[in-house]
Amino acid sequence: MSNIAKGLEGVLFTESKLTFINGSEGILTHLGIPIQEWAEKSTFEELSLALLDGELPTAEELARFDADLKANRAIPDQLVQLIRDMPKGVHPMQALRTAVSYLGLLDAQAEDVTPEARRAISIRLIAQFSTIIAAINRAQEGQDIVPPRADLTHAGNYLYMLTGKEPTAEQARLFDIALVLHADHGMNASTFTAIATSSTLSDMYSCMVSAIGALKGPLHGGANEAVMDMLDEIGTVDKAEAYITKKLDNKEKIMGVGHRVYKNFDPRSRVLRDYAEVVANKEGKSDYYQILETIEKIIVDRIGAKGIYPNVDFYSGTVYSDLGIKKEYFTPIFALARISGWCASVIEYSRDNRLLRPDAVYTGATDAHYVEMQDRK
Ligand SMILES: CC(=O)SCCNC(=O)CCNC(=O)[C@H](O)C(C)(C)COP(=O)(O)OP(=O)(O)OC[C@H]1O[C@@H](n2cnc3c(N)ncnc32)[C@H](O)[C@@H]1OP(=O)(O)O
Ligand SMILES: O=C([O-])CC(=O)C(=O)O
Repeated sequence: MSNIAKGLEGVLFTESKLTFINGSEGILTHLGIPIQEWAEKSTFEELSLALLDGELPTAEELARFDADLKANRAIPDQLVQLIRDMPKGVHPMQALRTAVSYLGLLDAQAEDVTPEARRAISIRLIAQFSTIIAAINRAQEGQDIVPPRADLTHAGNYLYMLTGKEPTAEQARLFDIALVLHADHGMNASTFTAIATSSTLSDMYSCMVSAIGALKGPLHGGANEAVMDMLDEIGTVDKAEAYITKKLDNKEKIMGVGHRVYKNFDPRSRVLRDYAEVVANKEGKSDYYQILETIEKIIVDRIGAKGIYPNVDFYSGTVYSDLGIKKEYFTPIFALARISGWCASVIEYSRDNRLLRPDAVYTGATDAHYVEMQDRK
């Protein structure tokens, strides 16, 4: 009897210097530096460059990278037009998938898979994901598309393109922290998918389109939107306990909890929880945070012993929601951040590429022969 690693759990297929996770202790580091320090002291721009190059940048390197990102924020007019022409009511992840695929058609360097080209394309992709997602949001709402500004941070510029108004420093920083927390996470499903595509020596755009498709599902990035659906369904804090208890009794999954690697609190969920609490304490805010707090207590009590705790998707939505972001855009925002991890991981894997090609235990028929149509039952 062969050993099948269902879901590829615990299978090691490569080495990486980018991200380390200790799931039982709830530890996450990038380049050995704890995620809490990245969130507190760094920026999305700096972490993106550190991931791409595998080391902390100097001030000069960071300034050059920042200038490159700013210079590449605008997207081609044909893409703006495509976004305007997209059918209304599509999910923004569908729209993002199509937009990134189309962007590849407009990039003369798209098919170049040399390390230099992969890096140059990565910088453009990191810069332009933000513009594309904000443009999709505006177009889907029937609003004018707001062109990017070069005098704002990556996070601040996204919020500006979304609303047409310059965000406060506090809003821009809060969003920046959320991007830092989502930028990379080892061999998660979407990063693995990007690598699998790149392992055939396919191009960066194909890798990113594959990754978007993988992130979209509710067991992965799509869970942040599913958490908000759950909160909307629960409605008020007094209904939370009965709702969750019933789901657990029926052995249904609760969105935003559980993780393949973490068997303890996801450290990103702790940082987001603190911000969500600050948001909740502001006047006039909904009781999303109180509902989540109630759910967290029940989860820890009832299934914590099974290693099920809140993950990164549990509290992120309440923070986004305070920034005026609609729930359909939570997963695109995950992509806006994770593009850095996807690109960096593809570049790292490509340095010592080998085709990814696992196997399955064959359990089908043997010694069969073709049966003519008229003889089949
Ligand atoms: C950014 C991210 O991708 S983070 C993850 C986002 N996804 C979610 O939040 C969706 C909800 N969570 C889940 O579906 C899962 O926990 C996953 C997909 C994240 C991980 O799944 P796996 O590692 O394959 O665990 P699996 O689904 O096999 O569950 C193992 C056990 O925990 C239980 N379990 C896992 N997640 C949950 C959950 N969210 N709610 C209730 N029970 C759960 C399962 O029912 C199973 O119990 P059993 O052994 O008694 O049958
Ligand atoms: O690592 C995983 O499997 C999922 C996850 O938390 C992420 O991608 O951020």
